[in-house]
Amino acid sequence: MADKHLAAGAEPGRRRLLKGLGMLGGALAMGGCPVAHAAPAAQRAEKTADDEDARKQSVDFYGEHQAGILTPQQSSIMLVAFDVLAVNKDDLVRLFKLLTKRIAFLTHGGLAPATPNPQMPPLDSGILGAHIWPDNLTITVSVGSALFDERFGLAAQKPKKLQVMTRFPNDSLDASLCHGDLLLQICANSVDTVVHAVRDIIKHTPDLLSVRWRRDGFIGEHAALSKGKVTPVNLLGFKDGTGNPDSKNQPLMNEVIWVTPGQQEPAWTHGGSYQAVRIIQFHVEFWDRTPLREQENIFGRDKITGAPLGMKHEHDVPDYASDPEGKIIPLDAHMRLANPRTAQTQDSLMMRRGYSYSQGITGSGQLDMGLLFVCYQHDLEKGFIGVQKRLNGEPLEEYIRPIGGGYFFALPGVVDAQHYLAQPLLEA
Ligand SMILES: C=CC1=C(C)c2cc3[nH]c(cc4nc(cc5[nH]c(cc1n2)c(C)c5CCC(=O)O)C(CCC(=O)O)=C4C)c(C)c3C=C
Ligand SMILES: [Fe+2]
Repeated sequence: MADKHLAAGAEPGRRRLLKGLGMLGGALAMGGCPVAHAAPAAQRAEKTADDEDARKQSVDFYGEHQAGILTPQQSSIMLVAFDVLAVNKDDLVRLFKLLTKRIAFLTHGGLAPATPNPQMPPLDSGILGAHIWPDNLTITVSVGSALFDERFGLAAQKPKKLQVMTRFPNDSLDASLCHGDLLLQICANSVDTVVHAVRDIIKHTPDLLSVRWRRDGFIGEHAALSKGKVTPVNLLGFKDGTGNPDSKNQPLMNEVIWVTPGQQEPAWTHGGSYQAVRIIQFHVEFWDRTPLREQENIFGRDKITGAPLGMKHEHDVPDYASDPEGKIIPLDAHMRLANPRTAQTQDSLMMRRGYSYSQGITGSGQLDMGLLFVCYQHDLEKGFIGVQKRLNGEPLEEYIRPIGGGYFFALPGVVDAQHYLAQPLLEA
């Protein structure tokens, strides 16, 4: 998916990033704390102009693949899983046509519809004002294996590797946070755009969708503004996403992210991708009392630079063959288990799109925060499931508790306005 307003959109982001760094440098040089100083009026005005530019950025909805999979991560996410209330295939077609229409409008933007009759509910929630700006919104639609049960006669069209997520040894899955017929991954530059989008969709589908579970997440502004150049830092304080395959390398994406005709899959799946979602709680109080050296050994990377242990730069490539006993990067380090970088594990590559979440306290009085782990791959078993099996028993497990999520199939893209989401599935 191309960022339509990349030229207009990238510039303010970079300007703001550089300005931010400049302000930080200046404040540090003065020996002060940058956040303690109020921004002068001119800077505040420039920030407002930048925010307005950011609101106008958009990501094309139409294309061979859905947006939100390879799109650089926006700052906010909402994952919403639904049970589908449609009672037959005609209803299901109506649902996907409606979703297509709403997503096409919301991601492109336009005037909020006026309400013709004040005796009726407003047509729009109004939370974005009179003009709905796209704000880099992407809404990625995925379906769960339950959609292929007897209700709609789609069993023969089920993606071959799609299955119900089952428990791994360290999981404490909460049934109320798992699975779903349909999942929306809603991402945008700001939370209000995400909230507006989900309310719009729910308002338009009262007889078709019922919310099953939902989680909100975020990444740091610094990473979000960089359009993928700066790796987000997770709530354990480590850069998370460094090892992702290069999203600009199309042959590689066709090999490891998109389902392609070479696979033994129903034809309608081509251009889609398997999606694994995990809600993973962190024991941050315990983590924050763990020595730095131990934290770094757990991941295999330097906490500040993100470089593999023993190396200098974040994107340096670890050479496991020259460290067969794990003296530099432990054999059970998270990144080494996740990607041993052998010829045999090349097809277990995945595109991770993780977001932090933070929401009050748990029942036992701990800070309730963690990771919304989302990844995409061309083969769920070789990708997420195979990698998670290698990670089972890793030292990181002491600090985490997977509590929810599910497996889904991200639909192929909608090529133009004459088509709708899931059309090749529903008309197969
Ligand atoms: C099954 C897949 C994975 C799960 C679940 C997972 C959980 C998880 N990861 C981190 C933090 C980091 N992960 C990193 C690398 C990494 N993780 C996976 C897969 C899963 N992670 C992969 C495939 C990789 C890439 C390995 C590589 O190619 O070298 C890293 C290192 C930096 C990076 O590459 O992103 C961190 C940090 C947490 C906190 C977490 C769940 C709690
Ligand atoms: Fe990881």
